Amino acid sequence: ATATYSGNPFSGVNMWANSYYASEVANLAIPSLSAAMAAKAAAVAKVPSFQWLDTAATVNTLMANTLADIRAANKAGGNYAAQFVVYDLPDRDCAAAASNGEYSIANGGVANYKAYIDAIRVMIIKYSDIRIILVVEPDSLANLVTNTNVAKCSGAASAYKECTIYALQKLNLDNVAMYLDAGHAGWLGWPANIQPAATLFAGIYKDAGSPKAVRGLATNVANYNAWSLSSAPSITTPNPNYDEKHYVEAISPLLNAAGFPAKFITDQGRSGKQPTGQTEWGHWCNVIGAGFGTRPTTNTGLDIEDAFVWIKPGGECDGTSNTTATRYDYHCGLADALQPAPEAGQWFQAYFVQLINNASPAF
Ligand SMILES: O=[N+]([O-])c1ccc(O[C@@H]2O[C@H](CO)[C@@H](O[C@@H]3O[C@H](CO)[C@@H](O[C@@H]4O[C@H](CO)[C@@H](O)[C@H](O)[C@H]4O)[C@H](O)[C@H]3O)[C@H](O)[C@H]2O)cc1
Ligand SMILES: [Mg+2]
Repeated sequence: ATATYSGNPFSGVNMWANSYYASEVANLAIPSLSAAMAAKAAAVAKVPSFQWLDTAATVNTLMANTLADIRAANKAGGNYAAQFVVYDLPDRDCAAAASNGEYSIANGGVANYKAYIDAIRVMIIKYSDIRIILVVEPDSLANLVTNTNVAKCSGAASAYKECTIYALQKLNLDNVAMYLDAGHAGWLGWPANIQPAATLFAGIYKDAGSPKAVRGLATNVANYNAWSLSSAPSITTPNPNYDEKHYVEAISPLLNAAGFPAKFITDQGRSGKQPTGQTEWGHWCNVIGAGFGTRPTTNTGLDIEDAFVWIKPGGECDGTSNTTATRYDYHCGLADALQPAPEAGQWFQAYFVQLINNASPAF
């Protein structure tokens, strides 16, 4: 039967802890850990996190494997949903260098991206028995709000919009729930940014035909902000939206007014220790002092917040600290960035250990 649903797509299902992350922990983390730390690491591997489809090649491998695993688990009595990140825009990560992707606009990137989306659609239809939750294109639209002064971002603006609308339309299927990436409180939550952000998100949503499967926005992806704090950390002032709860509660009415009745999910995978070690709020790369945060749950305490989730898999690097690397971004060489660090997406053992040691709740 098709995994149709109504309301909160996280209700009534269990999130899935994928075997790709579990194998990173088993093969890359545990062998060098003490018995005590290894036990904690094994527990981390059981926490459901989103799986990033960061190249077209992952669709018929990682995505296919995870969906087959879930089908088998559900056949054996489970009730699992899948969680993936769609992340392969041409000229990706336009305001940074660390996560530049495989496709470029200048080299047929838009057509390649559409083929990537088409492949994901085929896979979703093949597994229409599984509820599939998607975060769509971290950082992309957020960069169009604040970084059109960056040539690569202004040059990518129309391609980002065309590709995003294509994705929302093609992945608009009965077993799918999509959350568009919406940056975080320290990015689009600034008073100067929040209305332009709402206008852009609502515009894309409506230009795509208000797709039924588009549930809302994902916030704090690959960032470190708390959900709710009793007072503003010094690095956040003077932003009144100093945590993600303030951000979603501030942007929600702006979206409703613009015709986008969005609900929200918020990444808490690296938010466990507050304040973080950031010296400035805009520092995003391998931030020292971060810890694993609130475990994934629908028990958010706020009606418009569908779930707290782990979207950035903790231990996968944000970017290399090798200054001679093609994808070196200076943020990964800052004093509050843990170094030495491998390329984005690669296993960063020292960071994984830091996340365990600073986790709240503790492992
Ligand atoms: O005092 N004031 O009144 C005032 C007013 C306005 C101010 O300006 C705001 O300052 C903010 C910083 O405080 C800026 O936010 C940063 O923008 C960066 C992109 O440019 C983001 O980087 C991305 O992060 C992603 C992971 O999250 C990475 O995956 C990705 O590779 C990486 O590129 C940072 O998170 C994000 O924190 C805003 O743009 C800027 O408008 C500042 C002060
Ligand atoms: Mg990144």
